[in-house]
Amino acid sequence: MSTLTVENLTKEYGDVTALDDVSFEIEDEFVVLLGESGAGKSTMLRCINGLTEPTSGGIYLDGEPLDESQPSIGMIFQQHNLVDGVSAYLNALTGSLERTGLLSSIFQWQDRSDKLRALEALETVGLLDEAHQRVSQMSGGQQQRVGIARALVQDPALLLADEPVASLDPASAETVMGYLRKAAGVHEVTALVSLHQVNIAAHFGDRFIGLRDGQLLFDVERGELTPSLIDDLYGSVETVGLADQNARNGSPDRMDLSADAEWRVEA
Ligand SMILES: Nc1ncnc2c1ncn2[C@@H]1O[C@H](COP(=O)(O)OP(=O)(O)OP(=O)(O)O)[C@@H](O)[C@H]1O
Repeated sequence: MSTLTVENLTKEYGDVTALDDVSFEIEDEFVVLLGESGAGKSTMLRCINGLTEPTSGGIYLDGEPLDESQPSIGMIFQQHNLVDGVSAYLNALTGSLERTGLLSSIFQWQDRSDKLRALEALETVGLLDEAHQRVSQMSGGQQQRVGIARALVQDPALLLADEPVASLDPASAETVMGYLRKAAGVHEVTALVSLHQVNIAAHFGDRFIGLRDGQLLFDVERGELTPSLIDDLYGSVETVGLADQNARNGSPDRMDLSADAEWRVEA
């Protein structure tokens, strides 16, 4: 697994400071990036995967500056950007594009190990039986799982996901997050995932980084994510069932990590 180091990262868009001197280091973990809309989550992920150039600061993977070492980074987007008309298998196989080039990817000229990797990745996300189904015939959740498989086929040194379940219903969102977490575990890849659903974040994250107005508000381990931290992050949070859960747990300050406790962030 890799160690990602973000050091004094600042990104300015004209007058807007999207990231303001943010530093953290993550290693061998499934880390969730939390923050309300505009907090800087997407900018952070885009700086890490090289889509956006930071104004200042550094990003390192295993001590090497990312812009120099250019490691393979698997990126999963809210809109999965799949090729609709072709199968889940071919979409997953395009993850090897970085290594083999576009034409070989489309015409399946990859070597046997790429094809095996695509099938293994589909198995990891529970879609081996659907490998030859067109993605246009799949549900949103299944399509996102194909997106995860495609990222795995890249054999990434780091897995990033920007609001990967934002457009899914709660049940599908949980399923997809379960597969994403499993994928990161099976492939032993450090993952950084931005989410706005606090209950899902609390259920799946090992560690939580909170951004507010581009600044690092907290960086805490599982078990240290308290309702008051969430309040600081979002201002007003409505919790459903949390009081009962906490009364049962006997811990009013500790966040309930069960899937039943529902947290809603008021816009
Ligand atoms: N290309 C851009 N040009 C100018 N301003 C930008 C650009 N991208 C982001 N911003 C601004 O930077 C700030 C952080 O935006 P960012 O998209 O990173 O936040 P976010 O936490 O991902 O929000 P959301 O969940 O809504 O995507 C916002 O004020 C946003 O308007």
